[in-house]
Amino acid sequence: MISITHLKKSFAKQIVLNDINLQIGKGKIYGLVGRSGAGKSTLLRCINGLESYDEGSLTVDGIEVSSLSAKAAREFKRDIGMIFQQFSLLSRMNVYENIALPMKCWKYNKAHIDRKVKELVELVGIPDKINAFPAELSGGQKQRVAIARALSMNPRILLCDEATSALDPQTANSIIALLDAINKQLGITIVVVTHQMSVLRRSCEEISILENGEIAESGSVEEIFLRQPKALINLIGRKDQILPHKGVNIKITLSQEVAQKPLITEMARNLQTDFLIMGWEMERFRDGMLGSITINVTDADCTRVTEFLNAHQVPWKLLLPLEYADQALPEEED
Ligand SMILES: Nc1ncnc2c1ncn2[C@@H]1O[C@H](COP(=O)(O)OP(=O)(O)OP(=O)(O)O)[C@@H](O)[C@H]1O
Repeated sequence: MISITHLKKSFAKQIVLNDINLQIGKGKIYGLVGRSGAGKSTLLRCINGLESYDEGSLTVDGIEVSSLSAKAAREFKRDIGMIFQQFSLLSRMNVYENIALPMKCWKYNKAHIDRKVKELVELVGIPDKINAFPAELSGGQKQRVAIARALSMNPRILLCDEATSALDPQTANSIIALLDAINKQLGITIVVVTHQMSVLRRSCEEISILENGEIAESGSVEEIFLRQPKALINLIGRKDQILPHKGVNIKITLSQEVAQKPLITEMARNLQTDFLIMGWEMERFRDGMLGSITINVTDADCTRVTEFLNAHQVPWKLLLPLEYADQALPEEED
């Protein structure tokens, strides 16, 4: 378990992490998102002891990272693997040698290294590339080598700093699937820094959104993507919707569970009402979908529709046409 309370970090006079509080449970996949310069990488480096912090507490399995002696800090870092956007492989070494490198540095014997490297190339799915050099590998294959190298010391935690950002979407998905499998098979806690929302939706259970060195939002991925707080909108932007001035526009939130049911057609049948579908925004989430649908109903039907949604415990809100969008309406709480 990683526990961070009131953490503060400055570079010269610039505060880059301010009063950070978060808990990352053992065996979880946790996402950190935010704009460039928000402090994500600095926070990752604090977790593995590469960066010091000025105030507050950061413990990993109950051990305060800043209190470690030089020797203990070295052993602590060995237990935390890290992968990066640019893979950081040594170009003059082949795949075998790159993966073996940390074990060589820690003076493991040859038989152990040989067994471990062969096991790891199987795990990451590149046994046929064991003698290849980085220049002979695709981006996805290079990241697989980097993952294998990060796992070579059997870490408890794997930190991923924009690990899929340099890859095309399909390759990125295969790397996310690999990280998922590693998390499940080996029980390793994974902390993912990314700006790719698809990575968060596919792999993370919980996320924090950082803004200017502070945590603007924390919570379950599903809850945050459905609620769409300001901090998320600041990151992904809000799509302008063209809505009619006549009738009432209702945005209906579809959680993963609700999205699997024929709720909208059931509503139309039960209420014997017609409506216009003005927008449909569904996103992939884990094995399913989530998102929202915006419908336009007549003024007369509005109460019946909202009562139906309330009875089914489905969140909704009224939307104004764009030119009135700044006027008061039941808006999000934040
Ligand atoms: N070693 C350093 N010395 C001085 N300032 C630093 C150092 N490392 C980071 N910073 C500053 O700290 C702030 C946060 O940087 P950080 O790399 O943690 O952000 P980030 O959210 O990971 O950004 P990106 O997504 O662009 O990687 C930035 O303003 C950066 O310039």
